[in-house]
Amino acid sequence: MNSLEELVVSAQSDFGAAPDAAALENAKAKYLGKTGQVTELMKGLGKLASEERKAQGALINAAKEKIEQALTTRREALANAQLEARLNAESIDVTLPGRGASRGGIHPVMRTWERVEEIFRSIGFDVADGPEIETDWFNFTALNSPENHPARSMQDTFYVEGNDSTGKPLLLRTHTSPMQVRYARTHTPPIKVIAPGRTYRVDSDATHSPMFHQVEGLWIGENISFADLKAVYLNFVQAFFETDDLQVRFRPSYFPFTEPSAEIDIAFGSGPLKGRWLEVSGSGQVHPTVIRNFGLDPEKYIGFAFGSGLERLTMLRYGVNDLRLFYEGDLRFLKQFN
Ligand SMILES: Cc1ccc(OCc2nc(C(=O)N[C@H]3CCS(=O)(=O)C3)cs2)cc1
Repeated sequence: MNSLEELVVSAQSDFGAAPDAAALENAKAKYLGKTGQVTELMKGLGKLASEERKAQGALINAAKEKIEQALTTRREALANAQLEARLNAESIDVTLPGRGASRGGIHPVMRTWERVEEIFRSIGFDVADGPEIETDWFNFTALNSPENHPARSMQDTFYVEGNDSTGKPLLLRTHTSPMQVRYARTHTPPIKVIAPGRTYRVDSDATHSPMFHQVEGLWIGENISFADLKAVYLNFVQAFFETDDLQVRFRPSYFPFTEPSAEIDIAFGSGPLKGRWLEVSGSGQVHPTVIRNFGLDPEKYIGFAFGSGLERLTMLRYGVNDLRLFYEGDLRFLKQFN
């Protein structure tokens, strides 16, 4: 093999071994650059006689073309390899199943809240809203709770800093009754209203949470009786639990704000809770002192009230046995309700 053939083979070998474009440019300079081996051979032509220069020049050009062809081939190979690597790195497998965009949902207790509002609005009840930070007058005194009532103690009630305008303590409402009082003091009878909302008590276990939800109902008029309470509450539980295959019973009880008072129990005619009496509410005829605190004459106006825990209703409706599941934010639990 003559020296020009050796040069072409050497260039092809160097170009083939170049791992990337930068290395290939260095290898190119070794042969075709200003001080490259092919360039040096071209410069040497000037020393030759004209006939020999013509022949040798043709041979050198032929070698140069082979080297330039080898350079082009390697450049294309490197460019293709780079493109292939990029295509693999950035490729998207469109046959993969979609990740899916998870969507939000309504909390189970809020579903109960909305359902209770819908049922009572359908029978002409209004829906009241009001402050969660209350005065002890609206939360206790107006409801005929004596000054020394244990519910007023800090073991049961969250008090907040500061006092109201009369210097009395402020607290987190322990029920939604104060909303009922505020509503009754600003509306004329007949008063038909429910008050759903957040309530707070110093308590926490599998069936009690420091923050929980209640709905209270109030119907005040000139002759609203205990029988009306029974009819309204029976209608409510049949609609809420979507069955009339249940029984309702009223058990005598005591609350400062109602007289007579009764706990309300229900028993399903079928299903996992069949035949078990389940307490769902407290109720009674509104105490005359409370009616007087509405600014109404208890000789003229009378009516009933009830109070139910929304978590309690939700647990019965969906078969949940630990209240804390509602507030731990575990999506595996919450997703079941949407
Ligand atoms: C002006 C006014 C007058 C009377 C009222 O009586 C609402 C009532 N509530 C109950 C009662 O037992 N409620 C509890 C049941 C479970 S719970 O969520 O812990 C609250 C009995 S009578 C309300 C407002």
